[in-house]
Amino acid sequence: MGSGKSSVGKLLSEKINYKYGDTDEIIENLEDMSIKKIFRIHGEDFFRDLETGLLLSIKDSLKKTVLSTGGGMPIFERNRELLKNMGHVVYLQASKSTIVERLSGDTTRPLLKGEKLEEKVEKLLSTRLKYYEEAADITINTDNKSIDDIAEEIIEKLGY
Ligand SMILES: Nc1ncnc2c1ncn2[C@@H]1O[C@H](COP(=O)(O)OP(=O)(O)OP(=O)(O)O)[C@@H](O)[C@H]1O
Ligand SMILES: O=C(O)C1=C[C@@H](O)[C@@H](O)[C@H](O)C1
Ligand SMILES: [Mg+2]
Repeated sequence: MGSGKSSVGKLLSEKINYKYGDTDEIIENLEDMSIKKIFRIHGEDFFRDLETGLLLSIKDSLKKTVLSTGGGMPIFERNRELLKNMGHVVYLQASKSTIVERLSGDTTRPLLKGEKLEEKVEKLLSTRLKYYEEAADITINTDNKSIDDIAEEIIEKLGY
């Protein structure tokens, strides 16, 4: 969360002339509700089912597209499997302090709401790291790098 998937993904798609999609944004449009409201009204499990349902519905038709996922997408094996079959998976890695810096003051991420942002980020990172690594074809550290530099690094590493 906050590693830059949406920001970098959008710029990358422009640079390589691919279409762009963001699973959080698509879900918000389909449900006509913000992620925050989906979590509040229907709960996290409902949102996770929407994420998997979305991957299943687009997996066979996605061509030349950069798809930014939600930060929790790879924590489920079913989603990792789907993502791996859809294309290259890039893990944008960021340290706790970078994430805290980028997301302090943000009110749109329900899993980080309230106090003790650092502790919440720490816990998410430590429990999720293995899934992110498992899902990834390549990993790029984003600390102290510009969005443009990160997009260029992906292009270089994946040879687009
Ligand atoms: N490399 C970067 N340098 C500085 N700021 C950044 C960088 N990448 C992202 N940001 C900023 O951090 C915030 C979070 O970025 P973004 O929304 O792209 O993250 P995300 O990975 O898509 O998060 P989520 O998992 O919640 O969808 C934004 O305000 C964005 O401008
Ligand atoms: O890391 C997560 O679990 C999340 C990240 C966001 O992209 C959203 O998908 C939502 O806020 C949950
Ligand atoms: Mg995003």
